[in-house]
Amino acid sequence: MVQTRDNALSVREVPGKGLGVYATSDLSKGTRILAQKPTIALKAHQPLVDAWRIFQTLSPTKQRHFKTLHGAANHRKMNDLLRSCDEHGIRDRDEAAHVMDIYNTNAFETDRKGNAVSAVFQKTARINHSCVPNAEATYNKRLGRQVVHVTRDVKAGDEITVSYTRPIERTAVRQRHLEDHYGFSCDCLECDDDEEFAAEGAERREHMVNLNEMLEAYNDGADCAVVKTAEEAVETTEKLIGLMGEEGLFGKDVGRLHWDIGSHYEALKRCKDARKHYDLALEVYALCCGADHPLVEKLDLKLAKLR
Ligand SMILES: C[S@@+](CC[C@H](N)C(=O)[O-])C[C@H]1O[C@@H](n2cnc3c(N)ncnc32)[C@H](O)[C@@H]1O
Repeated sequence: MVQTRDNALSVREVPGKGLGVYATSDLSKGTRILAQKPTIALKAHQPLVDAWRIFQTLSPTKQRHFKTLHGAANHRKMNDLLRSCDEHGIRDRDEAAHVMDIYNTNAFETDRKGNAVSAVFQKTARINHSCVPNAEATYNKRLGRQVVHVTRDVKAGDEITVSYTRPIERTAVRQRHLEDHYGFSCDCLECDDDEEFAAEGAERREHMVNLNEMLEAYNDGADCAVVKTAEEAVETTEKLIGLMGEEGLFGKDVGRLHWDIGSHYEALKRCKDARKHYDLALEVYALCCGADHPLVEKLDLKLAKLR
């Protein structure tokens, strides 16, 4: 039995967003609010029509619940889904296309390398998007469940939100993805043109993307004019973490960045500094993914070797 505070959540209407999930009690940063097995999961090689095939094997109650979820396809996308049903010889094409649309709208990435690569989790599917979310969903392979943790303190009555896009992403790219894939234009504080915060945020995210690209190039061993040494990589990564903090972003990405700094210090044989950042990475992962996440164990082993 995986412990969660899902009793501290309620689902209700959010103006302009359909249904959403609210906290009914105060929740402190790091609280696990959901831990769910997938309703439908697809492997990398499986076509979307398999979501319909799997759907048909679900119990009538699960099918009914699944069909209450939101489908975001516009007319053109719905026609594409119907055409795909015809190509696969599916008779109940309207229902199948509806189920496939729901899958597309609500699926989360699970395990990049493992069995399933995406899946729909019935309760997370009600959580709306924010570009500055207060929760993060992660797949825990060992538990075979997706866990959701709050990534900052949440007050009773606050809406729980996750990010449907990569947080380190340009504002225009995030907005296009949300429009194209989920059919809505985001009007969170970060995207609202009338907000001064939004303009500052767009500039900061641009800066974050640039730093992240440089670091990716350095980590991949590619040529980068700015980040050429481990010291410069540390400095750039710390800058990126700082910008994330200014943006109110906290999550696995911050853990990954501390992990990277730890590796750079290890390369520089600065073990004490490496330990400090592996410790910070461990703390972030434990808060955002849970102490039972395999990455926490991996970091524990790394730290034990450095001691
Ligand atoms: C995964 S569902 C989330 C739950 C959904 N609101 C419902 O009623 O079931 C995704 C859909 O929720 C809506 N949505 C999510 N976040 C939103 C936001 N920030 N602003 C407006 N609509 C949003 C969009 O219609 C989107 O296609």
